[in-house]
Amino acid sequence: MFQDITTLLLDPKAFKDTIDLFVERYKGKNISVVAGIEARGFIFGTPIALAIGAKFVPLRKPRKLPGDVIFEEYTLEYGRDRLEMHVGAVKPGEHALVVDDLIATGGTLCAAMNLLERVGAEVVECACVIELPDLQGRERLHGKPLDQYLNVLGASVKNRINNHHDSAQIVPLDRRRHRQRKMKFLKKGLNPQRQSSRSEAQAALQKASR
Ligand SMILES: O=P(O)(O)OC[C@H]1O[C@H](OP(=O)(O)OP(=O)(O)O)[C@H](O)[C@@H]1O
Ligand SMILES: Nc1ncnc2[nH]cnc12
Repeated sequence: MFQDITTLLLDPKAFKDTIDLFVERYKGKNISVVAGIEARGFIFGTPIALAIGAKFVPLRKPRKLPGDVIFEEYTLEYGRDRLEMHVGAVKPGEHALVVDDLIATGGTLCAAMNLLERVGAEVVECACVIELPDLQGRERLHGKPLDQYLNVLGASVKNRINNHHDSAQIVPLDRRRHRQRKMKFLKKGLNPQRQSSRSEAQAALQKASR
C-alpha cells in the first residue's frame, strides 16, 4: 500500500501537532543539523530545523544540488537510487537528525546516515512519520533509534492526531494507485542516465505489469 501523508498536510492543526511532537523530543538536545530527505522529508524536516535552531541540509536525488557533492547509492522496494549531499554542508563532530516521511526497507535512511557519518557527523536519531514494519527497515539503521510519531499501526501519537483532527487521517491508497506509481518509477529506470541498468529496469517492468 502507498501511504499518503498529504491528508495530514491539509489540516494545519494536525500538521502543526505532528511537528510539535518532534520538536518536543529534539529541542535542547544539541542537534546542529537536520538532514531532510527529498522530497517528503523536506516537508517535515524544515519546520523541525527552524524550531530547534538547527541548520537544514537537503539530501537530494541525483543531479539536483548545484555544488560539489558526495553520494551514496541504495536499493528501494523497486529499483535503485542515489542520495547526494553538498560537500562542506556538515562538519565533523556535528550532531545530526535525519528526517523523512516514511521508512519502508530502510535503504534511504541508511544511505542518509552513511553520508553524514562519512563526513564525521554523529547521527543521533532518524525521525519518520510512518513505519512499514513488515519491511524491517529498522534493521538497517546501524543500531540508531528510529523515532516515529504517527505510526500507521496505531501508536498513541497517531491516535492523538486522528482523534483530534477528523480530516487528518493517514490513509493507505489502493493497490492500483501504488502500482501506477511503481510503474512510473520503473519507466524512469529505462532512462540510461538513471542508476538502474536498462535490462534490470525492463525485467522489473515486465514483472510489475503481469
Ligand atoms: O525505506 P525505503 O525503502 O528506502 O523507502 C522510503 C523512501 O521512499 C519514499 O521516497 P521515494 O524514494 O519514493 O521518493 P520521493 O519522495 O521523491 O517520491 C519515502 O519518501 C522515503 O524517502
Ligand atoms: N508503501 C509506501 N508508501 C509510500 N511511500 C513509500 N516509499 C516506499 N514505500 C512506500
